[in-house]
Amino acid sequence: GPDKWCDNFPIANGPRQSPIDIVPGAASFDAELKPLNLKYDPSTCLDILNNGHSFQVTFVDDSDSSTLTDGPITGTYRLKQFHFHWGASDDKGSEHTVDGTKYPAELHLVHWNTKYPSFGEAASQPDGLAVVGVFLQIGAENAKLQKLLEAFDSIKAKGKQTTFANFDPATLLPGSLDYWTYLGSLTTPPLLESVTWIVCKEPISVSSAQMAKFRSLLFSAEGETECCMVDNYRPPQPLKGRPVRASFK
Ligand SMILES: CC[C@H](CNC(=O)c1ccc(S(N)(=O)=O)cc1)c1ccc2[nH]ccc2c1
Ligand SMILES: [Zn+2]
Repeated sequence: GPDKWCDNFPIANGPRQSPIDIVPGAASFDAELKPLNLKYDPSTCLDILNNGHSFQVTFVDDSDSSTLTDGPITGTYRLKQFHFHWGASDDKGSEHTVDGTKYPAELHLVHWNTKYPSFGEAASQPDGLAVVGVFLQIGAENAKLQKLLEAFDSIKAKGKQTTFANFDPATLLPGSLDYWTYLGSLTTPPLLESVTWIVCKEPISVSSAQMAKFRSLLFSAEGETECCMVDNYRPPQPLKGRPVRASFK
């Protein structure tokens, strides 16, 4: 787990690790931050996969069909995939926290800078990736999640993958795109310090029953002892003096 990652990935104790605890009172409003410009084309949706540490929906990224521009970044970043992190119970699960508050889950929309030739290349550059984080909070059932949940029976075990078409990730975004932003890293090994984090202030809803479906996925592969996929979040890491900016007052 996370406490052992520094053995194989010394960057785990690096200067710009993620996630962090976001302290709104300590974030500085930056009037120069632009609104996020997210343009997603549902036809670039490719498949849904259980990769053994989360489930992810992958997109065709050989053109600028699904992109992130503006916000805190310059240039064009392409959507590669989105995935979630969640807990074993509704009182934990998010990676970022807000004034120490944990949400039951967190969505990550992963984009890479098209100034580099590929995702893998971009992932090793300080300005290579931009991840938009969205908190999930327990409330009304979120109809936009249903299509994802319906695919879970086909990807229950690690390594399972199935086609998944015409899903619009924009339907998972909150009404307000106010955000906090800071320089950080991937939150799973290899923990590369290549991510501009963009964390939305407004959560989206998820019902307790829907969260239970997330927890029905398995870390284990078919034929292995079943191990429920839960608590796949890294706890907050030291800020080490990094500024956290807010796009809103
Ligand atoms: C460089 C790592 C990458 C696999 N990992 C990821 O893509 C990834 C993406 C986002 C996050 S999070 N939770 O911070 O949003 C964590 C991990 C990865 C690993 C090996 C590879 N070989 C070729 C391409 C390639 C990509
Ligand atoms: Zn993530």
